[in-house]
Amino acid sequence: MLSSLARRQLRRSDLNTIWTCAKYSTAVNVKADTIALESSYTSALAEEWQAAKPFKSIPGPTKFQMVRGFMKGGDFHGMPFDTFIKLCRQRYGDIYLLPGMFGQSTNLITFNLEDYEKIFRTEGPYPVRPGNEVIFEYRLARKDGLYDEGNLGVAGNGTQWGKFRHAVNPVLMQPRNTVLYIDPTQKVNNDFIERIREIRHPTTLEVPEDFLREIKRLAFESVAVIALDKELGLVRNKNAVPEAQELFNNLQTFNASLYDLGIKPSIHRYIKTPTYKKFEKSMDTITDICRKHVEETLQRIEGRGADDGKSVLEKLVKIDRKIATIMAVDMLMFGVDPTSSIMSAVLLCIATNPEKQERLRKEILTAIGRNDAFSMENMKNLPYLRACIKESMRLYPLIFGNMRTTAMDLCLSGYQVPKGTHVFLTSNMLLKEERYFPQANEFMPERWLRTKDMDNLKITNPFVFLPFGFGPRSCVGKRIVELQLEITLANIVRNFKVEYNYPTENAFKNYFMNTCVIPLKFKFTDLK
Ligand code: HEM
Repeated sequence: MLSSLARRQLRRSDLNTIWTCAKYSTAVNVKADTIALESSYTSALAEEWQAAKPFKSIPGPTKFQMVRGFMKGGDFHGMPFDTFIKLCRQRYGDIYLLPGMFGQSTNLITFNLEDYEKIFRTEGPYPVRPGNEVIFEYRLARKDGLYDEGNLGVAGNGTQWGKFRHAVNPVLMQPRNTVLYIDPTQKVNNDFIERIREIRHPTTLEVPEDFLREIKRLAFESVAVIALDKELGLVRNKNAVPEAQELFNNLQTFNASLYDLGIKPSIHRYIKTPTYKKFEKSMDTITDICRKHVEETLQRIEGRGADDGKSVLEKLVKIDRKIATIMAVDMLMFGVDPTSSIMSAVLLCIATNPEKQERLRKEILTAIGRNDAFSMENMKNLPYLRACIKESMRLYPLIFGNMRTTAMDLCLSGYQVPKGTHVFLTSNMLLKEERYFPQANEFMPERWLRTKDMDNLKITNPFVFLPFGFGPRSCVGKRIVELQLEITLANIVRNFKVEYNYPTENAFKNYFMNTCVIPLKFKFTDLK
């Protein structure tokens, strides 16, 4: 039975939050018709809140310690983000507070899976992921009328964000639309295979040590061909369209500055710092180039008369020209770097695990063959391929985890955490812990297969591995990138034996996102 106090605590808006969350939830089996169960869940949360310790008693560094720590000679100076987070975990435990500075919010860090479940299950229909503020500040300041309070793309929040996702989800996230990007994706990928043959050493068969640049170009081209509906030619590095390199370079600048402006303490709100100016310039260029391509697409389909649209961009333009432009920008901004990080992880894992590579090759050659085009039909049943990709994302995840602003008062790890608190959910930092993943440091794609013999390796908590996030705010490019990764890996192993004959310790460094920092001198031997 609920206490009367707990009942009073349970606000109607919280119930709505839970109800809508249940409808949208994807990662756990929360059904809309389980409202009774959910309301008892919220009631239990309200009771917990009463017994919890006050927010102020959560441990963590003081403002002074933070400022001092990040200054030259300080404990945190120049430290990668994940190392800083780990160091604080050693000092303060599995939950701690990082005080906000220079107008930024205080951030709560938690390593506790039970907290993640509470945050996600109560996030409601319009979850807020902090960190994008600098993007929407830029968008609101832009003077060409592309953006306004009601149209900030996926960088926005609340009902504006909800309307935007409602418009783009059917085009980007419905499995039946995969057919729209399978051909452009494999065309780019075949170019990549040719590029490998061009650049590898004729006798050692190794590619140059800056191969990451080629992977980045592949990732860029794979996203751009969908976002802009045009081959930009950067993978083969021949006949590239004039602004391709410019777009690529500006995306790199954008990503480098986002961490400095969005996450690290920054004074850009008070004065336009050099980093902010670079960020602003890169945003201007990316937006202008996308706008131009969307206009071209519009003219093309206007000339063709009425049809449903033959590509993602055409379908988006048919909904609304502004939405199409903004979504193209957002796909490029949010899609390119994550894809190249994970592609390098996948290649590294497969190159250093020859038996797994052999098993994968058998699956691909049986299902698809050596030269056949990839199709929806022949890609239907590739469990080992998918398991290899998941396992690579577990070993080398993209970032530390996820972020949310709490949608209601919650008791997290025994503390009262008020609605509106920014929380870092550091789930990806748990992916190498034995208690969640036995043989955690080994590449074991088998743990993701639905076979009984590997039961001891199986994942036991659905909140520990969420590479594409959770719920209505989860990655809008998930379907696109899954296909890209599958085609990339399958195409490589059916063409080459891949080896990596160098040390792989500390292969990735964390610049907010994980980036491969070792020379990727893969050896690509043609298969007979
Ligand atoms: C392997 C590569 C990728 C990974 C691991 C990844 C992961 C993620 C994650 C964890 C989020 C946050 C989700 C949440 O808050 O719950 C996200 C958001 C997003 N991703 Fe991806 N992503 C990848 C590739 C892509 C690609 C290729 C695109 C575009 C084509 C894309 C577009 C986006 C967008 C637009 C958002 C923001 C969604 C929103 O806030 O509504 N991502 N991604």
